[in-house]
Amino acid sequence: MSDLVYFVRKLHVYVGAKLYVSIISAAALGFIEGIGLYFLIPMLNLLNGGRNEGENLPFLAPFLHMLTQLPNKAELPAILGVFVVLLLFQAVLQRIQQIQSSGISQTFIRALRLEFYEALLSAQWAFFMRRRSSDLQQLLTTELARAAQGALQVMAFAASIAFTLIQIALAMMLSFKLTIVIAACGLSFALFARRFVQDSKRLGERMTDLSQAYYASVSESFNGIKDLKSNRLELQHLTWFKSLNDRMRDNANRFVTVQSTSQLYYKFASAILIAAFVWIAFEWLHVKTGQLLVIVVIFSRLWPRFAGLQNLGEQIVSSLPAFRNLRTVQRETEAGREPNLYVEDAEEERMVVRTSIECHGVSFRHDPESPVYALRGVRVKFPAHRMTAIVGKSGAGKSTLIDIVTGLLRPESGEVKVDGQLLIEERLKSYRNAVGYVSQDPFLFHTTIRENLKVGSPNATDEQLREALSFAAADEFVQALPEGLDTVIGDRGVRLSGGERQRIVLARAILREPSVLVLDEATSALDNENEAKIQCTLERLRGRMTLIVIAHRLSTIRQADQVIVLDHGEVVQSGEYNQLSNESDGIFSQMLAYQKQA
Ligand SMILES: Nc1ncnc2c1ncn2[C@@H]1O[C@H](COP(=O)(O)OP(=O)(O)OP(=O)(O)O)[C@@H](O)[C@H]1O
Repeated sequence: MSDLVYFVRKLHVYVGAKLYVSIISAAALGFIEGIGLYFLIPMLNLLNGGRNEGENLPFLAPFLHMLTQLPNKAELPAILGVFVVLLLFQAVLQRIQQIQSSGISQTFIRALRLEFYEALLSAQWAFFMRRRSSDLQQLLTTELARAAQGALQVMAFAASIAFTLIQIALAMMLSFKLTIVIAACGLSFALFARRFVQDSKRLGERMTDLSQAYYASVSESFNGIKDLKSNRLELQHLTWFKSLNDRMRDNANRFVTVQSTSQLYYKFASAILIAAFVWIAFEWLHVKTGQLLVIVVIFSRLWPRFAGLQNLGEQIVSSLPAFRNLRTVQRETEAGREPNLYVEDAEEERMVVRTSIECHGVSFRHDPESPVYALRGVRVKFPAHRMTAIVGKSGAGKSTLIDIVTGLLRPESGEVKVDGQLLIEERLKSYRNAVGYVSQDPFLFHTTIRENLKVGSPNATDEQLREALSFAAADEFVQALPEGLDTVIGDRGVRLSGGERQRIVLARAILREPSVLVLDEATSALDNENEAKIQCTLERLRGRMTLIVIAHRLSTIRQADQVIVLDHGEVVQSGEYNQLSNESDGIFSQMLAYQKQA
């Protein structure tokens, strides 16, 4: 419930005064509708030949007095005229309110999207390592829309209560006792119907689980579509997808069934109660036809209000899981935030590493509950403007060490120093701006090569783009493309080979001129000729920036100034390439021997 209150507060913050104007206009609508109801009474009396009913009612008495001044023939047109004006006014107000509600809803959902997207982008890397990316996509689309809708429904609920209270007050002026009896019936019925609210909550929980599974299934199948197709797994996946969709359909149907059943009960009750009221009033109390009409009118106005409140209540509780999920993620992102995203002067905020980056006794576990350390007591020094290679078997901790050194992860114990100064929060932003990173599976946008290169350097000239491409040994193949720099490279760069993608991303990183450039298996997809070119590039870059390279292919790191060998999260060897290759009982020479055999 506190999560729901949080979102309703947000609604107040983001929408402000407009929200209250909307609630007040909803209440005003209820008032006008109620007044319109009053005018039915003199109209019906007049048609019946009488004219005294309703003289005690507020709003109506002065009007009835005016009517007595008119000639007989003008009475009905006057009543009808007022009735029509009221209905037209009500229709216009309704239209304004509809437009206003839509505006409120769009303002609110936009603000929530921005708030959550920014919170996610500001979250630390460790957060993303724990979370399924499809769950985050689902959160930003389905869950966020459900929560926004739910918060608006809470406001609609409040407006509807105000509306209903006004209708009750107006109905009481027509018949106090009758209105009390109807309101008591409505309350007892709401108590009976609370089990539908509980069912809605349960189905809402299930809706969240199924929708998460749906997003995961879609995202995993398209991310791995090549593997899926190559291994002929389409049918298996389709069968699972069908069963998931069956469950989603059944759940949605069940929700509609719950809602329509509760509404059906309200309608049954309405038919039975109205018949009972008329029977009792006519047979036992011998009330007049005009009053019977009042009973019918009051009942037909009030009862749907109760049914509407029930419906809104069911919808609100079904969106409670969405509120909870969003808040959980928000709390997690707040617990560990990256330094402020907004950089006023990017150049000023970028650190230059002048002497070294050092790790002192760094330990780290991906799961703090587990006894397994990804890094244990790591002590290494990365001299500035030199090339350091990190090698080790799969799972040795190379990527984790890179994540610590680039500031993406914080050590569990031990410390990282840059130019002799601790890498504390205040320095993290400018340090992170100084790091360029090229991964094994580089990320490219579905746009032109030019746009992809300019992502981190929007003001780069064509000359600079070409120079960076040349550095990354990518100039020849880009020139050979039909539209050169303006070639669109497809979703995640699928129209390029793995090696071409790696070189474009390397060029993009070089273009930013980072002070520290990390290549994480970034040349794994290159052939020997292009790998030799990249080695030349690294030679040239080495004097300009600090290079850290992870490579399984040891030939890539032959010219490294220093090689660090990791095993089970610990540094087991370090030194120059030739020195390590001569340590015959070391892991490094074992790795070299395996690669020579291969
Ligand atoms: N997100 C994670 N959650 C839990 N454990 C993880 C996570 N990422 C890595 N690990 C574990 O941490 C250890 C080190 O992993 P890391 O990815 O750093 O190794 P690596 O040397 O880079 O391996 P590779 O060469 O295969 O990429 C491994 O035992 C791995 O299983």
